[in-house]
Amino acid sequence: MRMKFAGRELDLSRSHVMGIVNVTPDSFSDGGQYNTTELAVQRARQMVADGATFVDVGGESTRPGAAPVSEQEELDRVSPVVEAIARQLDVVVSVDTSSAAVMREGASLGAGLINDVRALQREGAVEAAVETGLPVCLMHMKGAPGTMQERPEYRHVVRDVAAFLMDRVRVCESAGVPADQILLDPGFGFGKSAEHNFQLLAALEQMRMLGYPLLVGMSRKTMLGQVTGREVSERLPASVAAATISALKGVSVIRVHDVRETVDAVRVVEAMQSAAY
Ligand SMILES: Cn1c(SCC(=O)Nc2ccccc2)nc2c(=O)[nH]c(N)nc21
Repeated sequence: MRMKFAGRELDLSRSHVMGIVNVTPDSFSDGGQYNTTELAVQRARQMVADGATFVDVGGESTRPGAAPVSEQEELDRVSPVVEAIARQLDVVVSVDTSSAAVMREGASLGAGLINDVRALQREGAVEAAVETGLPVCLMHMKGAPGTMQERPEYRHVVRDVAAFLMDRVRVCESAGVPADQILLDPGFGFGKSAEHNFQLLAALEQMRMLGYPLLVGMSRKTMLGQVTGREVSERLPASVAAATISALKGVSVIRVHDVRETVDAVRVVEAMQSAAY
């Protein structure tokens, strides 16, 4: 199945890699805005060279305990970076935001995808997404970043996450988001225990059967640390394993820090899938 992202049409029946470009203050040495933008563009350039189809630009850290960021601060961080990457690189720029204003600004600066970890639940977000005409990724989060990891509980996590996502789909489609411009994401690590995360990973084909392409993000996350005992900087092998499983299960977009290694893993999966006789 194919989807158009700001003019770029992609075949979502294969797995694409999305590189992460954080523009939160703690993600760059304390340079000025120019350095930050320049560094972000260089990082994106390297990711494209390594095979990324998307780069995800986000100005709000969702780490537990992270300080909330004002809309203006988010705009100041994200806008110059989205503009510079969209202008200089042949890549789909995804804007990682829950803010209606940032969605609009990002779209006007060349973004090709809205990636909202709050599934357009903020005031005006659905309307803004409809007006941009861009594809939208709807992600599940239980609670809020500050408290979501304190004893998360579900009756049946796969069923509960699927029900939430399909409710958001209903709201978005009735507001005018075209059904063929929606991606769904179970939100690994957003209000889930390790057990919940791995139940969701095991059930990705079921999620796919909801009828929408999937986007997933497990790269270097705590769920991988919990099963390997590795620190964030030592989670590349586990991240590649998670990406490989995702590709095998038919995920369309895989959001990672380590593009080069993930692209290689996806190529191995695709070689096997196309060699079938
Ligand atoms: C913006 N965003 C994020 S940020 C959280 C993160 O990377 N934490 C993290 C990263 C590294 C180590 C520990 C935690 N995760 C997703 C996701 O899973 N799906 C979609 N669609 N968007 C996402």
